[in-house]
Amino acid sequence: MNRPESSANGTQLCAVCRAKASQNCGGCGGIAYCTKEHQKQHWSIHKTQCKPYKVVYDEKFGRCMVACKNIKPGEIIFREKAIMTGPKQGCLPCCLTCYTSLENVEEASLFRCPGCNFPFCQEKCAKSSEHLSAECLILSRAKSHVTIDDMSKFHPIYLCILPLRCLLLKTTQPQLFQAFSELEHHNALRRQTEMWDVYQVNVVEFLRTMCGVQFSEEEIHSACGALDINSYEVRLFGHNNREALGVFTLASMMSHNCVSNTHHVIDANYQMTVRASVAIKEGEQIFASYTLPLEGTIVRRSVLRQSKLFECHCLRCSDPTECSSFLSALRCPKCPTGAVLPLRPLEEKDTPWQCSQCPYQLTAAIVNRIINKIKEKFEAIGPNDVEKFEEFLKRYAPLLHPNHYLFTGARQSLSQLYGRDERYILNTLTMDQLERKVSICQQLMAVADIVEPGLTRIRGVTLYEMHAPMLLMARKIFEAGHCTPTEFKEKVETVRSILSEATKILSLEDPSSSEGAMGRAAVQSLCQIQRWILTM
Ligand SMILES: C[S@@+](CC[C@H](N)C(=O)[O-])C[C@H]1O[C@@H](n2cnc3c(N)ncnc32)[C@H](O)[C@@H]1O
Repeated sequence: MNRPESSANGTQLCAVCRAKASQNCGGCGGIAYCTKEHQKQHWSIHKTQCKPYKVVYDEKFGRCMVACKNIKPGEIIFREKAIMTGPKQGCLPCCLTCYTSLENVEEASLFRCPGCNFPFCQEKCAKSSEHLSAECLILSRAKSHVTIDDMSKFHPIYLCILPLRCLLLKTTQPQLFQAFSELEHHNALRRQTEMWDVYQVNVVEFLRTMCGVQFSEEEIHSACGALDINSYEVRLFGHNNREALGVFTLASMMSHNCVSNTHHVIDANYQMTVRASVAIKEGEQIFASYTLPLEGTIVRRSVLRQSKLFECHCLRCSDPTECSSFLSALRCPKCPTGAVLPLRPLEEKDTPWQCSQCPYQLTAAIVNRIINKIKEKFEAIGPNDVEKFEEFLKRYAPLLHPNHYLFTGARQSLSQLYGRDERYILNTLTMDQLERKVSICQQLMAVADIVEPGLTRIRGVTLYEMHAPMLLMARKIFEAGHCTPTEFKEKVETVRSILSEATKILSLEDPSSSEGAMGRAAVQSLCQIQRWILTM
């Protein structure tokens, strides 16, 4: 923890006049003042140093971020602009400037850069300084060897773009390059992986041989590694389907935890805002989640092992029940309430799975086979197929725990489809369907509150999804004469408080995102409900 300057007898001293100081900076607690006036006067100097975190080194995690004061839920921990962005690895051809997918764009509607012949969504993007001043000239040297003509097929040249852009910072912005080159690349470990060979052929050899870059093999591999280990996915909004990767050197210092304590939003200017999603105590680590929190332990640990090259031993991974979320549990066929759980969850290949209530056991191999089969069925369901999701939940109920991640995934889809799909428009839903939507949201939130607790996107969205069916149900019940005006008002008050929490959470999202739009709709509905309550 940063400590304010103090005298020999331990009295805190004012950072301006060195008089006895009693007011600590509310931001970092690491500096003190004798009066509010001196604090205000000093802010122009202190604001660049006032941080609620510090980056420290830890044997197990490497560099990591630790809170240097108590941080409240919703409080901003830091903001940071991406030092570089680029297409995602493995993406289909996309515009190199705005990242619009070109998948369904006809050749005649594309704009080819006259320099490098890369396809862009429009002339303006091809002429952007980001492209012209960075990779265009280098890519143009390989122009006669590269044809990107099938927009529905992955082209390996897209693997080169972001590493090349980062490497070019070496001459254009040496300070940013220095920060980039300090990121973990795990070259020694990556050398043993298949990805190393993929990069060797498609990035290292391509850039050195075809494009004639002067970077060494090691430098190029380090850039590829730093990007694999550290880059963040950026969701971009608007009318086109856009996704990219961003390099955030400070955010890269957050270690992973399968129950993270932060929430981040990246806006259209590639600025990331990281907030505490729950209270973080001074001295605690500040975590991000590198995986999807609603996946089960075997999937999360495998993603982390393969993409980030470490074994996760967090509390959730080490707990057979995943902190009582039961996201990986099976149902016991021998007893009514037993959950079949891995006895040693960190040894996923060898651990026996045992019922929590009786001696029933399965081997890891059998569990794996069962889950893979059910997963295949789940993945075959079309994204809008309400009936198939419902059938899936019924059919596998005897095999999987009600909270299993495949069921939770089905509920996540259903929570959105009821009320939105054209065959299930909200006003046309029956009472049973409205109840179903609410209960799906409640089940989803019960699990999400354990593995993604606090002020998180999933909580905001699910609360918003719940409010309208609850209101419609209250109305129907009242109009049918099944509740008194007082009971009706109480039901509407409950909806108001759900919506009020949803607006608070969704107001933290980027205004241009779908959740941002949902937040604005939530504010409008909240105003209407408040006005309505006043007339009751
Ligand atoms: C994005 S970097 C985080 C910063 C990194 N520790 C450093 O010193 O540059 C990700 C890497 O940090 C380490 N790491 C992050 N979370 C971890 C965890 N929960 N357990 C072990 N290692 C972790 C792994 O080496 C991982 O590949």
